[in-house]
Amino acid sequence: MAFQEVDFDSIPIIDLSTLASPHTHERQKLADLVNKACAEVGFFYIKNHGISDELIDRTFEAARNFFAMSDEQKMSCYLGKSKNFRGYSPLYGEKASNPELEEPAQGALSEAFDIGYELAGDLRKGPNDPPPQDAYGLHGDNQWPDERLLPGFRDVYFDYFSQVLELSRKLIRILALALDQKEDFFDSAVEYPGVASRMLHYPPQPVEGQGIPGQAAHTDWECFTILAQDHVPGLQVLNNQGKWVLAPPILGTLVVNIADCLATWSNYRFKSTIHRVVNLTGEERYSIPFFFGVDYNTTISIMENGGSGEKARRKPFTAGEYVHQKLSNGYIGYDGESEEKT
Ligand SMILES: O=C(O)CCC(=O)C(=O)O
Ligand SMILES: [Fe+2]
Repeated sequence: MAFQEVDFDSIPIIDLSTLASPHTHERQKLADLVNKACAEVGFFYIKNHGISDELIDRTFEAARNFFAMSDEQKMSCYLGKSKNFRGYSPLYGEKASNPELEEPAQGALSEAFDIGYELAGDLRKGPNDPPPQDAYGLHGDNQWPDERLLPGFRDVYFDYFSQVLELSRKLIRILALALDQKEDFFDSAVEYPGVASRMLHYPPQPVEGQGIPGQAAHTDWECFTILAQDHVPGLQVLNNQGKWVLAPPILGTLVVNIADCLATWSNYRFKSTIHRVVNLTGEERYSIPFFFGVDYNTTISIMENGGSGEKARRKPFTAGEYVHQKLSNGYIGYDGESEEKT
């Protein structure tokens, strides 16, 4: 496709005011912009996304409070105790190099707190709805810090999580249009979506090239990511010439990037672009990505019609199997198995 030849030196900003417009032509116009950004860059900022600054600020405040706890308090919800990759990962607890891109793996200069889908974080569900099931052990309980230590932490994180989940369910309808599918193409696969979110803290890193990154060069795994950054820059996105393009925080925006599962599904019409975090500012940096994927039980058959137009470059695969294998490779102390490719 012609789109894939184009390089970029900045990340486009897309206005989502017409995300749920009653007029088909307005949604299609938005889908065309999204298609161009996803095919050329794989990243775009969104503005007028409907999540209030006030909620975002409160969620960052919660993140700062979490990471300000003692190591012992944070380790009480250590991710290593969880079967489904949820909880706290200390500094250097994750591989700072992507085993698929570079060796050897080392620990990243960041600490993180991970959560996954719970009914309480989904505005479309009530406590009496059946919990989600998957064959890969990815759904299940989150580990939360003691409510007495961080009053309201869980509530504010779920408040944010549930809003971004709704935004994602709307955005994936535009992505369906962008991929020349019917707008409801993904709807049945996002009832119990395979979603996760994390709070990240990046202490300042001394000098570029000498330190180790806050996050090594990587791609995300699910369908797309919606990222909130505080005011401190650090995110860098790799363009086709191998140049790192900065994606600094822009007031009133969130960052969206296409991840591997959707890029693969689209037969690589959409790009899952390599990015990393290097915090050279001398300040503490915080960010909150939200990883949106389809129901882990979904069988993904690569789009030929409306995808890249080429023959499918991969056999069908199951969303949960794909994500589980990627997660197993990501943390120090977990050993994943190698990925099956056609
Ligand atoms: O912290 C950031 O800006 C990016 C985080 C990220 O890329 C990730 O968690 O996958
Ligand atoms: Fe990422």
